[in-house]
Order: sequence, then C-alpha cells, then structure tokens
Amino acid sequence: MLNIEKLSHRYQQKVALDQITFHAEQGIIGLLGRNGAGKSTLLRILATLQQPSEGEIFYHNQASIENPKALRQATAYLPQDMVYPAKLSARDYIHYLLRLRGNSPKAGDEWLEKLGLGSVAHKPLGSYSGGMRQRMGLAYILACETPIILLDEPTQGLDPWERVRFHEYLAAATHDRLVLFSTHIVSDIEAIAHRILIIDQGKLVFDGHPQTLTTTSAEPSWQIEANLPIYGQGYTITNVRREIAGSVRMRGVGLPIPRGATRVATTLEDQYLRLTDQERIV
Ligand SMILES: Nc1ncnc2c1ncn2[C@@H]1O[C@H](COP(=O)(O)OP(=O)(O)OP(=O)(O)O)[C@@H](O)[C@H]1O
Repeated sequence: MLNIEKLSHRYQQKVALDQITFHAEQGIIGLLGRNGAGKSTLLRILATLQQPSEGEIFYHNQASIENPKALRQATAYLPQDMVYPAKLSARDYIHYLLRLRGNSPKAGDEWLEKLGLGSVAHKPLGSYSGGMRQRMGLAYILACETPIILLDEPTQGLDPWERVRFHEYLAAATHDRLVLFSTHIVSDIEAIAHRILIIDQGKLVFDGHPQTLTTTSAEPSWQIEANLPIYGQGYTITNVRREIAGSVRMRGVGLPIPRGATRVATTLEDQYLRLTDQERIV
C-alpha cells in the first residue's frame, strides 16, 4: 500500500530524517524513538502536511509528494498537539471535524458510542480527562474511515489504565487498516504493534517484529549489584534500582558481561535503549 523511499528532511542545518525507506501494508506499526528522533516529522510528511527535502512516497504505486490528493484522502492523522476546544461537546466537535473533511457526521456518533463515550458525548470537552480526550480523538480518526491512520504519541500523558484502554480500542478497531503510531514508550509497542520501526537521529535503525529484536540480539542483558556506576565502559545501563537493604542493582546490556554480573533474559526495552544509546562509548 505505502512505499517510502529514501525520505530525508532538513530544517536549516538540522537533519531530521535521513534516507528512510520502508514498505507498509495493513497492520499496526509502532514508530519508536527518543525525543527529537524525527517521528513527528515523518508522520507529518506521510500526512501530506509537509514536503520532505528528498525522497518519495508511493501510495498504491502513485508518487504522492507532488500529487498528494489520493494519499491525503486515504489518511487520517491525529497530531501530538490536537486542539480540544473546552466549550464544545465531543459530539459537536467530531461533527465539525468530519464535515470539514467532507465525511458523514453519523460515523462520529457511532464511534463515540463504540469507544464508550456515548453517554458523555453531549458534555463539554473541558470536562473530559486526558484519556477521554484521546479516545475522542481516536473516535474521530476511526470515523474518517480511511485505510491509513497516523497517530502522533497518542498515549502521551495517559495514566496506565487509560493507556491499556486506548490500546484495546485501537487494536480492536483497526485490524483491516494500516496504523502507524509514534511513541517513546516501549510497552505501547509490546501491547499492540505487529512491527516496530526504531528511528534514531533521523535514521531507521531497526525494522521488524518486536520479538526479533530480543531473539536475534548479539548482546546479552545482565544485572549486577554495584554501588559504583559502570557507565562509560561500552555498556548501556537500562535500569537502576535501590534495594531495601540499601544496595543498588543495575541492569545493563553489552559485552563482555561484567565480572560479578548475572545474565538475565533480555527485553525489548533493553535492546531499544542499547540501539539508541547516544552516550555509549564503543
Ligand atoms: N520546525 C522546525 N524547525 C527546526 N527544527 C525542527 C522543527 N521541527 C522539528 N525540528 C527538529 O528536528 C528534529 C526531529 O524533530 P521531530 O519533532 O520530528 O522529532 P520527534 O521524534 O517527533 O520528537 P518528540 O518525541 O520530541 O516529538 C529535532 O531535532 C527537532 O528539534
């Protein structure tokens, strides 16, 4: 459905995207990366809101940078900084947004209902919690009935309950579409993504099934009780925990396994942090 070829973007001297290439069909793809990695830039370009400095996007084999109409119509995009007017009700706002796109407002009512907001749809958005607002945003995106959905950090600021609920609704409602969502929260990926794209400093550094990252990694995870930090030795420290007894337990990734450390099963979080560790001294 979508072919992204050598997409690059610069803001003045800053390289935000560097030769990103991938192909995507239906399914949920998580775009994982640190702050400033280039995720929002990539999503805005795919949403046809901004043109890349170089590269091309093919939607059903049609070049879409110069002629974005078909891709734009096929795409619903939820920005990171979506505006939720405090005085409007969810129903009125969703109707307004759908009419702007030329869609039927009826689908908005249906999705508000399906996402558990039917009984509060008449209430002003100012009275909604963060989780309810994000669900309203998702209801709007689903009501657009597009084959492609782009969500920029949709779980940011949600508490763990709201996040789980958001995952459930997203996974249940989008099985026949392509969903690309950005996040820097690894558990979002573990919950719903069939594939992850890891972006670091504008480059695509991993593209595959989340499990592949943990099963094919050459570098082991380990933990060690140590009061002295072992930073700056080619290791990535992925967790530090103070035990009740007062000692400090560190979890890390890298070879050689430090003396006194115990090898432990690696996690997606370990391997993601290792791949995007910009302070690591190699
Ligand atoms: N309008 C802009 N002008 C100049 N630089 C920009 C602009 N937008 C983004 N950048 C820079 O481009 C890089 C990529 O930014 P982008 O917002 O795409 O990253 P991100 O992965 O979405 O980050 P975050 O998780 O913080 O939203 C960053 O270094 C950012 O500072």
